[in-house]
Amino acid sequence: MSARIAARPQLSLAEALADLAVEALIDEVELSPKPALVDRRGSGAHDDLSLGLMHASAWSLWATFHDMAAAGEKAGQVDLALRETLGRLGRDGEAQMLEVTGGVNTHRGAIWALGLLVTAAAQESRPAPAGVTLRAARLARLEDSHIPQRAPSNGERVRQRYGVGGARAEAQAGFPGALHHGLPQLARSRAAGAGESHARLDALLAIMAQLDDTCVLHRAGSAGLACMQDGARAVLESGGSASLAGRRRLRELDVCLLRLNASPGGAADLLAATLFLDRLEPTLRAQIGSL
Ligand SMILES: CC(C)(COP(=O)(O)OP(=O)(O)OC[C@H]1O[C@@H](n2cnc3c(N)ncnc32)[C@H](O[C@H]2O[C@H](COP(=O)(O)OP(=O)(O)OP(=O)(O)O)[C@@H](O)[C@H]2O)[C@@H]1O)[C@@H](O)C(=O)NCCC(=O)NCCS
Ligand SMILES: Nc1ncnc2[nH]cnc12
Repeated sequence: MSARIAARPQLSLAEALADLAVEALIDEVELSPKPALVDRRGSGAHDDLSLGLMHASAWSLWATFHDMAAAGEKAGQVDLALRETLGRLGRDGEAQMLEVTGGVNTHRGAIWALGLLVTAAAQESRPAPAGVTLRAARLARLEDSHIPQRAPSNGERVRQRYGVGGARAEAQAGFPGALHHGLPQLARSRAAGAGESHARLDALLAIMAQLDDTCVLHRAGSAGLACMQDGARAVLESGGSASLAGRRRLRELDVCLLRLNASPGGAADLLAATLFLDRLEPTLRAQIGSL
């Protein structure tokens, strides 16, 4: 066999980042049992989503993430032109997602969060979580002047009604849900000896315990948000998802959210962001080799 055929095909930076983003979405949806979310057990609080649809949606976004990362790499810096390119790519990506899902919103929030993160990561010479989220926040704070006029989103409506920030504010603040809650909990649970699935579930719960998830607020108001935040905190305070007491609280949280039809879709997106940031540096070092 020639050395050329034996060699591992070298990925471009944009390809490696798109792979990582899609992998984070797949790992998020496969993680089970997640309270009231789509997972391997079923569709949670959703009657229009399924595991298969979430997979198809995640894969359909590979080209969007690739083009966003390539745009970030080419621009080399955060500026308005890049922000407006991302806005266009993000809207095209949403249209592509809706075509694949037959009009169902599977990953709108994830396109936003992971789109900003892959773009920022493509510009960092050492893509550590703090630097990448800070750069993504700078991008999110720029105002895209090409946003089309359309009816207010669910997020916009509940932001006004409940005075919360939602997905836009989370990005503009540098993804604290992922950086200050998801990632540290993932590390704590791993260090305490939890298996990888339990550590990821604990990371999701740490995000849920503090997030103003507009998906929950839209579906179930402040009662839904209290159920999500208090219930998630109760699981962690009982020893986390790896403990028997924690698993009992996790079942109670699932029941409470399902009764209210509340789905923590924003928290799920931030878990995907957490998994992306967790793997970013080691994966790029192994695959690109130029860090
Ligand atoms: C800035 C945008 C994210 C738009 O945000 P906005 O708040 O105006 O719009 P929403 O449509 O409500 O989308 C926000 C989605 O973000 C997730 N989310 C919610 N809260 C938070 C939070 N605190 N922090 C982070 N992320 C959050 C959440 O997404 C998930 O839930 C969706 C499924 O919900 P579901 O209830 O089933 O479906 P809906 O259609 O909402 O309701 P029904 O009518 O069916 O009942 C699913 O998408 C999950 O991902 C929120 O839904 C951004 O989208 C934007 O401006 N885009 C334009 C393009 C752009 O500029 N891109 C540039 C960079 S990439
Ligand atoms: N696993 C999941 N279930 C429901 N909505 C989601 N949005 C993102 N991931 C999700």
